[in-house]
Amino acid sequence: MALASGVRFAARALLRPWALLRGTTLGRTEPAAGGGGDGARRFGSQRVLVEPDAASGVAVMKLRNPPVNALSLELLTELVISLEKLENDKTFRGVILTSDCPRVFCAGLDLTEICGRNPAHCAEYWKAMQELWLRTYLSSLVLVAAINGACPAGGCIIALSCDCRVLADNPKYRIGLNETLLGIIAPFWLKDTYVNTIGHRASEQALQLGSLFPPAEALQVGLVDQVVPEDQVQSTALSEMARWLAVPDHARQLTKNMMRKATADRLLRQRDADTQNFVSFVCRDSIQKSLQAYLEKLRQRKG
Ligand SMILES: CCCC/C=C\CC(=O)SCCNC(=O)CCNC(=O)[C@H](O)C(C)(C)COP(=O)(O)OP(=O)(O)OC[C@H]1O[C@@H](n2cnc3c(N)ncnc32)[C@H](O)[C@@H]1OP(=O)(O)O
Repeated sequence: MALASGVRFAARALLRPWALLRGTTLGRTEPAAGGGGDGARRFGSQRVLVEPDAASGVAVMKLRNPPVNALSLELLTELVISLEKLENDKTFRGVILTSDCPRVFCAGLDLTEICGRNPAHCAEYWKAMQELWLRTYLSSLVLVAAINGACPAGGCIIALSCDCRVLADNPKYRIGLNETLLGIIAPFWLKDTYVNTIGHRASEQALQLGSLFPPAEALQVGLVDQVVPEDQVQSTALSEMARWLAVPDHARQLTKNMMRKATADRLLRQRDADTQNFVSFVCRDSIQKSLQAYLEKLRQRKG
C-alpha cells in the first residue's frame, strides 16, 4: 500500500514540482501566512525555521543564525532536533536544507566555540558536530542542499552529507573544505565524505590546498550536482527532490545505507577517540593562536 501511494505521490510531484512549493515561503517574498497551505504549520526554533508541506511530504529547513550561519552549539543542536522531528513524522519523505541568511549558506564551525574555550566545552561542541554529521549522512529522508551562499568547511560538510547539492551560480559562493588555510586539519570522517564525493586524488589535492571552489569548478569536480541562477536554486532543489522521491523509499533508504554505513561506522567505532583528538588538537597553543589570528582577520575584513 505504502509503495503504491509512494509511486502515486511521485508521479504527481514529477509532473508538477511546483506542487511541492505549496505551503512554503519559497518563491514568495512576502512572509507566509500563519501556516501556509494544506494545514502546513511552520515550526522550528530560534535558529532553524522549518516549513513543512504535508501534502508533498517535503519540508524546507532554513538555517537562520545571522550573520553567517556559523555552527554554534545551539544551531548544531537545533538542526539535529528539527531533523529528528521530521524523521519521526512519517508524513515527510524529504527535506531541502537552505539558508535564511543572505550570501551565506553556512560559514562552518563557529570559531568562537573553540577559540579560548576550555577542553570540556570543545569536547561537548565537537560531539554535537559529530551528531549532526551522523544524522544528516545517514538520514532516512532525502536531503537536498539548496546552497544559496558561501559554503566553506563545516558548511561544506553539511552540504556533502545531503543526497545532492544545487549551488547558486555566484562566483562569491565558494564551497570546499578549507581547514588547512586556518592551520587546522579535517578529521578522517570529513576526509572520507570528501573522497566518497569527489574521489581520492581530487580530495587529496583539495584538502591539502584548502580549496574553495567557485560554482563552475565545484560542478566540474563533482562537489555539487547542479549550478543554476540564484533565483532558481530553490525551484531546482524541489525538482531534484521530486526525482529522488520517485523512487520507493524502502529501496532508496537501503541503498543509501549500503553506500554510507561503512563510512559512518568508522566514526561510530572511534567516536570518543575522535573527540579526544579534536580537543587535544584545537587546545594546543599553536592552534589557538592560529584560530585567533584567523578570527581577527575575519573581523577586520568587511563585506
Ligand atoms: C579541527 C578540525 C575541524 C574541522 C571542521 C570544520 C572546520 C571549520 O568549519 S572552521 C571554520 C571555517 N570557516 C571559514 O573559514 C569561513 C570564515 N568566514 C568567511 O569566509 C566569511 O565570513 C563568509 C564568506 C562566510 C561570509 O563573508 P561576509 O558575508 O563578508 O561576512 P563577514 O566575513 O564580514 O563575517 C560576518 C561576521 O561573522 C564572523 N564570522 C564569519 N565566519 C565565522 C566563523 N566561521 N565563526 C565565527 N565567526 C565567523 C565574522 O568574524 C564577522 O564578525 P563581526 O566582524 O563581529 O561582524
